Amino acid sequence: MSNGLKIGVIGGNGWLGRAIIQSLLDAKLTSPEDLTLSHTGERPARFEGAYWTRDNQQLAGRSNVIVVSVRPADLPALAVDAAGKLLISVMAGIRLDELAVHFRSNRVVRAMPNAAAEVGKSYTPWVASEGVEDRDRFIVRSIFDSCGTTDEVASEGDIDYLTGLSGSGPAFPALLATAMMKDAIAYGLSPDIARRAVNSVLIGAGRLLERRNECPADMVDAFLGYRGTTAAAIEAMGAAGFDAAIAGGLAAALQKSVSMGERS
Ligand SMILES: NC(=O)c1ccc[n+]([C@@H]2O[C@H](COP(=O)([O-])OP(=O)(O)OC[C@H]3O[C@@H](n4cnc5c(N)ncnc54)[C@H](OP(=O)(O)O)[C@@H]3O)[C@@H](O)[C@H]2O)c1
Ligand code: PRO
Repeated sequence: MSNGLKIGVIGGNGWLGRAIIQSLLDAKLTSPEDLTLSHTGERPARFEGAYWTRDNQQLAGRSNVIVVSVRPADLPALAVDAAGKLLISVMAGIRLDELAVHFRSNRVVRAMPNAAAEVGKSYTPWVASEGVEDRDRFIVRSIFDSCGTTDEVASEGDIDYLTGLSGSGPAFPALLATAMMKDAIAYGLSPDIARRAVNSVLIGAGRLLERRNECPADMVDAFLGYRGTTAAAIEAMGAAGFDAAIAGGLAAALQKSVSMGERS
């Protein structure tokens, strides 16, 4: 990456904004001096050397790549002319054509990281407008490679679907873990033991999948093959509607993403 890359992050003090900035710095994709970050309240005491501002137009003037990481509900109040800049939005639901009009840029990218960017393990699909050039694609890939794994996908429909699947994804194992903890505590385990047991299962299962790099269904099949306790649990969960609950949840997320992008 050339030293000329100046990145601005609108909403740099938010959960995702902070995670992306830290990933960029960890990967040495940029230096703090080339970062302009915006906030609304007190000047945040993080990312020493970066330039913090409440003036998003000033941020745009100092940057050649602008990442928009505010909540979708805050978009209407955000007036920034980003003509001539590469604009990357991580906002759920907001479509490329709306981004292009709102920020007056024909080089816009809609990306969907997830909360695991905080540990450099996000999966980040993205889609680009027609005006996006090869050099822009290289920059987008570099930014999201620094946060984990990334793919350019074929359509905005794919982004809407993936906003549920992977953008919201880190919440789902947490939901599973919460249900497991509730059951363990109802059984009589102490909350401390239950939390340690359940958190260890999630972390260990993630590492196993990472190490083996296999299809999750192969891991399920391997456990089913014992015809023991795991198979008893999996079959009872399936009979209680596990797959249907997941499919229903993902359909609700897709619908929400599409509706968030519909102009009033
Ligand atoms: N968190 C996730 O897992 C995740 C995953 C994928 C995509 N996203 C998307 O990422 C975006 C940010 O999410 P988040 O979780 O990081 O939310 P967040 O923690 O609430 O961060 C949003 C930040 O935007 C700031 N902000 C709002 N208006 C601003 C303005 N005009 N100028 C400068 N900063 C402004 C807020 O500052 P104040 O609080 O001071 O107003 C806040 O720090 C959302 O659009 C969301 O859809 C999030
Ligand atoms: N978190 C944001 C939401 O729930 C966007 C994807 C994950 O809307």
